[in-house]
Amino acid sequence: MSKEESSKSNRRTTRSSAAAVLRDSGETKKTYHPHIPTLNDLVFGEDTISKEDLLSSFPGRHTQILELLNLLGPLNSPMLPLFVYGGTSSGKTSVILQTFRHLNRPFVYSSCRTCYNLRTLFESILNQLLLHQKDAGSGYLSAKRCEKPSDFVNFLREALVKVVNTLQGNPGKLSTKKLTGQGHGHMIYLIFDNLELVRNWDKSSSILPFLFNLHEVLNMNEVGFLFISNTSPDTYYSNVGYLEPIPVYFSEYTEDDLRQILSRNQTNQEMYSSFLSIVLGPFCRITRQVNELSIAFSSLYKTYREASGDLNNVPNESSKRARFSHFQPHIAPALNQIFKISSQPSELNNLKEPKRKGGSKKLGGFDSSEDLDFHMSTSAKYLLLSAFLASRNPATLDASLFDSTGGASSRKRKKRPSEKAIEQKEISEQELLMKGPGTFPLERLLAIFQCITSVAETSLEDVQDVVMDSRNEDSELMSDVLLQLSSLCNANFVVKGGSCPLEGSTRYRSTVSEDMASKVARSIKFPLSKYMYRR
Ligand SMILES: Nc1ncnc2c1ncn2[C@@H]1O[C@H](COP(=O)(O)OP(=O)(O)OP(=O)(O)O)[C@@H](O)[C@H]1O
Repeated sequence: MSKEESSKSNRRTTRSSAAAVLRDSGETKKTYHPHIPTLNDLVFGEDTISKEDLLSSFPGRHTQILELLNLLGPLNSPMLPLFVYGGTSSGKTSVILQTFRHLNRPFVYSSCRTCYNLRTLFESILNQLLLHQKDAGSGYLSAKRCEKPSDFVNFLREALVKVVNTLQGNPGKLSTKKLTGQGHGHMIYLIFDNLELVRNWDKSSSILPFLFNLHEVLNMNEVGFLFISNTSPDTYYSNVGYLEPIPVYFSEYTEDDLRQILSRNQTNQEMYSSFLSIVLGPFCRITRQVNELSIAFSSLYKTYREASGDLNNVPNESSKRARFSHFQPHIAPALNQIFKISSQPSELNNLKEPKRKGGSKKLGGFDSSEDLDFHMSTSAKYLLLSAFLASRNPATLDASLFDSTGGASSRKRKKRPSEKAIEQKEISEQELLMKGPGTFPLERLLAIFQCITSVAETSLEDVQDVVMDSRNEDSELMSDVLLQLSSLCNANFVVKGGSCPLEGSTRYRSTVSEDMASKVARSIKFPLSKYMYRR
């Protein structure tokens, strides 16, 4: 079920269950009365949740929830439009819908995923506001046929005035049941989810400015706007004279956040935590998306419990290793699987051609802002860093910077260099600076990628072996890396640097600045400086 449907059905379950069975006079035939929407359908449902429950439902999102509550303000306060953004599966939709459930205020939710073009988006919003249902009774038609933005503004204003009047206690022509419960007030909020998809329909680049401007065009204090996107504001705004919405950033989850999120609702907490201590580290290096991780872990955890023999027994230290070797063969295929899923190029496509505000400084493929405010899968970040290192470091030093297990070789770097070596290093460094980022062949990129992705973060060494194995054994994995490389090229993080006249093979060059590479590295806690060639 789509989020839109689930949002509606959550709001409507109480009502649809009340559909009465009527008996025709004189006849035994039963007729089911369809659900007749009322203004009650614009609030989440009758079972609101407390602030404490809201906060505890979303580990790692306390700051964002409190920020949202603050920006939405007390009952009946006007608000400026919000732009809620963050990576896929970072909880944006769930947090917002549950926040409205807590506040018990009316809202209209439309996702640009289910509404696949402008007309369906406009009509979905109008249907909800006009309490119209597309069903057999209405011939599955919308309340209004609306394709043009100018028509939409007129219909929207008309519908909003009716709803607001009713909420203010002036029912007008609408047949509504009096709203019950605390909190509804007279504000109505319009939520646009998956806004990034609008760019696919918006060939003239006029729809997004139109949507961002609706707040000013309507000029109704009783209407709040929330835009949800999995790409950053930079990919939207160009100075075209509308007020930019207030950004609310859903940052990438830390490993600890993910541990808490995934452990929620687990019956055997100790068993699950011992399971996570093995799998979470390596999986997090590939993806931090809650959906992907929970799907991968649900079957893997079943295997882990089976490997543990007695399903309710927590593994003790002495049997841990034996149990691990039993469980280990299942990890690599699962890691490969998730790598394939999270390497889909769609995410990186979000990074293409960002529109920049005037005056921002461009560095390499992206400019340097304080934080990394775009989304990219963890594996793509590793590939980006590999390309950066390949361009930045002389190829002759690869062997000394990466040891056989992939870690930075501290032993070799500690060796005291001779005077002559120092001099040579200085010369090559100067050359490097003069030349700018160097080109590199694909093989070198892949070798560096393989080395740095195997850097250990977890206490269990065996898990590293699994990660290595999964990469060495499965050639399909490499094809996914190639797919990601092509996405990095499309996004201009890596450019093709022409082919080498001797080898005839294509060479690549990273366009990413050191500043940007450091930010990417920080976002995945990768010790970049350890691998960079410096004097
Ligand atoms: N902090 C969290 N606590 C509990 N569950 C979470 C948390 N973050 C995400 N989830 C769960 O992950 C799933 C995906 O979340 P959701 O759809 O809200 O993400 P999203 O950011 O809106 O994703 P998208 O950009 O794809 O629309 C949901 O099942 C949600 O409950």
